[in-house]
Amino acid sequence: MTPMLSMRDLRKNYGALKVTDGVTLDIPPGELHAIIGPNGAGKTTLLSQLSGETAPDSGKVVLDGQDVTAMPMQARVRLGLARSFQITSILPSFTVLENVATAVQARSGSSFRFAAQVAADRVLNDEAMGYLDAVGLADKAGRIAGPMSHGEHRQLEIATALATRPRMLLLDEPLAGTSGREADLLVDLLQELRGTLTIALIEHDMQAVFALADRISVLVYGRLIASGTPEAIRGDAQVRAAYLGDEEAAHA
Ligand SMILES: Nc1ncnc2c1ncn2[C@@H]1O[C@H](COP(=O)(O)OP(=O)(O)OP(=O)(O)O)[C@@H](O)[C@H]1O
Repeated sequence: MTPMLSMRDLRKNYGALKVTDGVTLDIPPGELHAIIGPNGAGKTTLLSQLSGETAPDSGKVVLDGQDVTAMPMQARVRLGLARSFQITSILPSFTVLENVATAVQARSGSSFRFAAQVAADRVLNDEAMGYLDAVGLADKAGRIAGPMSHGEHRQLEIATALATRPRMLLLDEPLAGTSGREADLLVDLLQELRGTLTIALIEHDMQAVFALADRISVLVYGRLIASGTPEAIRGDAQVRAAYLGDEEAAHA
């Protein structure tokens, strides 16, 4: 089966620092693949190379059989590769619905040019409402986005990413800064999305990672030291020594 996303010997240096050090990984269609590792391991930089914000020094990124390594981010989005950012990318003075409708419009581009404005708005808003419904924000569609809670911003970012109709979704710490009910709602949302989409997830919340992931890869100093099922990763002595032992001790 053609992987939905392939990384082939990706390398990226910042000065003498090898931030991505020969990463090779295949993510098959429908898989939720978590990438974990200590702070500074290079997770966000790796994701940026997948989304097209950062160019690798060498290596390849292949989306569903198509080499996208030289493509800018917008071209990758058009092919179905979407990223939800660790740093919020919301338009704060827009309503929740306007935020998502703007993303729908950006994707659909000129296909609305000849439609009557009112009808075009209705089509945009109906589609945007569908994404808000999927992330559990439909009842907050009319709220101004800026003052909403951190967890709601995360839900909105995912709705905005879904509005690009991705086949492959890259998520950078969607649970960061959330807790309790907000975190539970986001985990439920990811649970619903898995299977319908292929997802690469960077996340520090190990409980969520082990509950959600089909497979987990562990990045340490820019290198993948292990890849496997949650059970295999939990039992891997090298992973425990490099990362999980510390994480579990910190949360004990
Ligand atoms: N543009 C840049 N220029 C120089 N160094 C950078 C740049 N971006 C990242 N780095 C460095 O690369 C290393 C990896 O950073 P990165 O943010 O990818 O790690 P991370 O695993 O996502 O960390 P965290 O879990 O803390 O978010 C860090 O040492 C960081 O300081």
